[in-house]
Amino acid sequence: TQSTRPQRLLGAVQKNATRGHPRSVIQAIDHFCRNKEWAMNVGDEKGCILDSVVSEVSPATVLELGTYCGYSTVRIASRLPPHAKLITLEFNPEFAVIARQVIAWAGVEDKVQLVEGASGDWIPRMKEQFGVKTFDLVFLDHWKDRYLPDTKLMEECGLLRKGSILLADNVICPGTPDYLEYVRNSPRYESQYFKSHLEYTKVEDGLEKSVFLG
Ligand SMILES: O=C(NCCCCc1cc2cnccc2s1)c1cc(-c2ccc(F)cc2)cc(O)c1O
Ligand SMILES: [Mg+2]
Repeated sequence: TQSTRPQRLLGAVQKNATRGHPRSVIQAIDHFCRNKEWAMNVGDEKGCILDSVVSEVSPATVLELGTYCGYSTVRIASRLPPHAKLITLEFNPEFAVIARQVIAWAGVEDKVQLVEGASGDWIPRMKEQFGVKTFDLVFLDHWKDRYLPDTKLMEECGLLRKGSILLADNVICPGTPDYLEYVRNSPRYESQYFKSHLEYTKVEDGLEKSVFLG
């Protein structure tokens, strides 16, 4: 039977990356997506912006919405301080199966909890299910029409504290206009746009970094 793109991406990691070396896993995926098959990882250009935000925030608790094959999960987890925890939500079980193997190959599984299901169902259960108080950093990379409702849901559930950082992928392409309007105009956020390109292309895209002011 035909393999899927995530399966082929995993194969490229297992063939070309060294177990336990997150950087080689990232390089193998970027090489695969540039030279073989495009895939919706945050990519190397936006990935460097992600890296700098993670290093600057040095978060103890991270929520990632949208795991896909685990590319950004590995990028974030490999830069976390010791004892820090990353919870990543993935809706598609097939993507989750691949992501678990990519995360394990990179050797960062001890810092990562991959949860399968929809953000709207899981966000209200974060505190009781995972003992989370608040998130220091949230990386939004899931359904683009869920960025805004899920941000409001995280506010309502008390999952954001003064200084929590929201970092949103694809605010230009595919685009998240209602989310952008909200974080850029709400007095409760201080927002900043990092211009970049859609992964592995010359199309404009960017990340929006928003600090929750409480
Ligand atoms: O759709 C994108 N990402 C979301 C898919 C994940 C669905 C989930 C929903 C959900 C709900 N709850 C919990 C977890 C999750 S995971 C996406 C798409 C493009 C793109 C595609 C074609 C194109 F021509 C130009 C850009 C680029 C990107 O960087 C993307 O991130
Ligand atoms: Mg994305």
